[in-house]
Amino acid sequence: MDTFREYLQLTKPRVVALLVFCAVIGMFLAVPGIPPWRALVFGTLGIWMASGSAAAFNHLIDERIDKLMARTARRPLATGSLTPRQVLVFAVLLGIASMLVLVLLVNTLTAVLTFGGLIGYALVYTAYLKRATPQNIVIGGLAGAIPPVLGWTAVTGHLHPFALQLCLIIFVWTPPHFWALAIFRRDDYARAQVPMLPVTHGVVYTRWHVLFYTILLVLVTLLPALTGMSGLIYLGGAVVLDVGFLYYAVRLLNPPDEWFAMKVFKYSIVYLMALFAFLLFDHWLVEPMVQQSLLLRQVI
Ligand code: HEM
Ligand SMILES: CC(C)=CCC/C(C)=C/CC/C(C)=C/COP(=O)(O)OP(=O)(O)O
Repeated sequence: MDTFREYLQLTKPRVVALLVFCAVIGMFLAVPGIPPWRALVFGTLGIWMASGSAAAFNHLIDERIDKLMARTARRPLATGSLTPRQVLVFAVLLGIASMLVLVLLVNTLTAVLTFGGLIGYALVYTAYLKRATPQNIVIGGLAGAIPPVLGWTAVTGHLHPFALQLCLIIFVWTPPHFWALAIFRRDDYARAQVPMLPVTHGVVYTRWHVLFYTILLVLVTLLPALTGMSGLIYLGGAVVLDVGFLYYAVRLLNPPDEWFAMKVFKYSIVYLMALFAFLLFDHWLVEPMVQQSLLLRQVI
């Protein structure tokens, strides 16, 4: 049982749960009503496994760093409860299984894009960017932002600008999400010599960056309403969540205590979950009304 829990931990289950949630919302937004069960079930499974595999590769590549940081020192590889060989085998098998599911039971486009996400996170971000530049999480954030696109293509088989809007939202959300945590954990990153922004450019500079990206995020979250993808229910929800994020980002410039950065980080997670839930409510509640009014207009 303990071994199961350790393998599960390799997949970063909570992070991946939110990634998969965003992918599933992408599936629902791609079509009216409920998406076809095959894409829904196997698309979700494939994306889940690929993200879990990417996370396991991250554990493998970051073994040295994880041992040095208080937040990650209890990970299975850092404590020695799993060996690098076990982690490698698990990551490779999970990755292969995910590709088989996506290629055979979903579609090739989704498989190719998901593979891009896996390589983007496991190799480009973890093995290279994370150690190379304080802009690591901005560029690497693209891998984490891709799930709604994967959900969309799993259902429709092609890319759509609406799906790219959702990707853009997560992409711009990632810097305030991560830098808030990195401010709190800067000593960890300094000890492990990882060039995160608060280590290389200081906390004050990072706080301003959090505010800058939060303002950008507010603008980007208006896009679904402006382009007609979503309606007023989404817009209302997004504005409330945006005001909350702006409050946190402004307050972070002059925080009441050092824990405040963690509050911003936690808010970022609730924010993304709720924003995507609003996209779905809006789609379900508003779309049938639009269909009805179109029907009515045809009748009249
Ligand atoms: C390059 C992009 C990203 C970076 C660098 C990043 C970084 C982090 C870090 C360092 C943590 C703390 C993990 C821990 O203490 O175990 C975390 C937590 C979390 N992240 Fe991210 N993240 C990124 C993208 C994302 C994305 C795209 C999502 C979801 C769509 C996400 C969702 C979460 C969640 C839900 C948690 C909380 C996990 C928990 O409570 O155990 N992150 N993130
Ligand atoms: C196929 C696909 C969509 C892949 C997505 C991959 C994925 C799991 C993205 C999550 C991003 C994340 C948790 C970054 C933190 O890594 P870190 O190394 O900076 O954090 P750590 O110190 O907690 O390990």
